[in-house]
Amino acid sequence: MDVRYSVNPRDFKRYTTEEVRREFLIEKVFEPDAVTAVYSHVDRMVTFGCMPVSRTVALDDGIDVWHNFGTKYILERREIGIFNVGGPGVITADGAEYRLGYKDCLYVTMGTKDVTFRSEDGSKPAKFYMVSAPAHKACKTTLLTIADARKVPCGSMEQANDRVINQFIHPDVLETCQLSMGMTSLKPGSVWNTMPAHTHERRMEIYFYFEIPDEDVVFHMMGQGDETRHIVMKGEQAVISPSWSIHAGCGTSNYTFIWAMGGENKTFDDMDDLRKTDLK
Ligand SMILES: O=C(O)C(=O)C[C@H](O)C(=O)CO
Ligand SMILES: [Zn+2]
Repeated sequence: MDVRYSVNPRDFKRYTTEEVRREFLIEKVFEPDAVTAVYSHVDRMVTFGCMPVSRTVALDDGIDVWHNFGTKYILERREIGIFNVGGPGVITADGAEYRLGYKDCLYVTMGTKDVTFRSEDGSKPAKFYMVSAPAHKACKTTLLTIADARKVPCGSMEQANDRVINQFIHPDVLETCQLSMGMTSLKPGSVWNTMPAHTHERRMEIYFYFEIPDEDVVFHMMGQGDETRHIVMKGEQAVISPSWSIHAGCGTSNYTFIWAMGGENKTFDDMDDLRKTDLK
């Protein structure tokens, strides 16, 4: 498993482009008929990807669970949020079946032993993007369709950041231990996300960008507000933001991204906002 250790903001100032990408960028989330996994020591959040094509794939496929998690099964002490960003697919959680269309989400509780993934049609494979956080109690495994998400419009066309924040795994929608997840969609012509930028010292955050046209990219901004860097990202790539880092982006087209947070609290709005004119 790809393991990423914590980085402190003082050392980060001296990182080259290659080092920034090696520590924070998750370049390949989907491999056919396989599970990819990146274990971040920042709040112990784990990012998984699974694109089943010709067979049913288990969450622990190719993973030495005891070695990496010290438990008998992955969700023994963890919860997980799963989004489908591909064709229609089916997830089973301890025998119960959930059908996920494009942009639907399944929250799976701690204590679930067997999780499997399959596509309804291998020629249009489902793509399951997942983030897992440590958990301390069982909550309710719940399917949340895009229609169930709480919609928060924000930004404006004049500022090129007209977008809708879809809150799926969010304290106002669903009880979890520490995981929050949602999806932000930018309207055509809008390219900026999360500007004015913020940090939240109490939680880390992971962004997964998709619906970026093949010839386009997103410049993802990170670092402390007075010492920023960028990572040029393509579609279906993810990026880890430690709590000290801003997380904002500007694309060469509009796009969509899934955000996931975990840490000390779940208060979505307790951001430490930064003035745009204070960024360096
Ligand atoms: O577009 C945005 O703004 C976001 O989606 C912000 C994220 O939800 C976030 O950073 C929450 O802390
Ligand atoms: Zn944030």
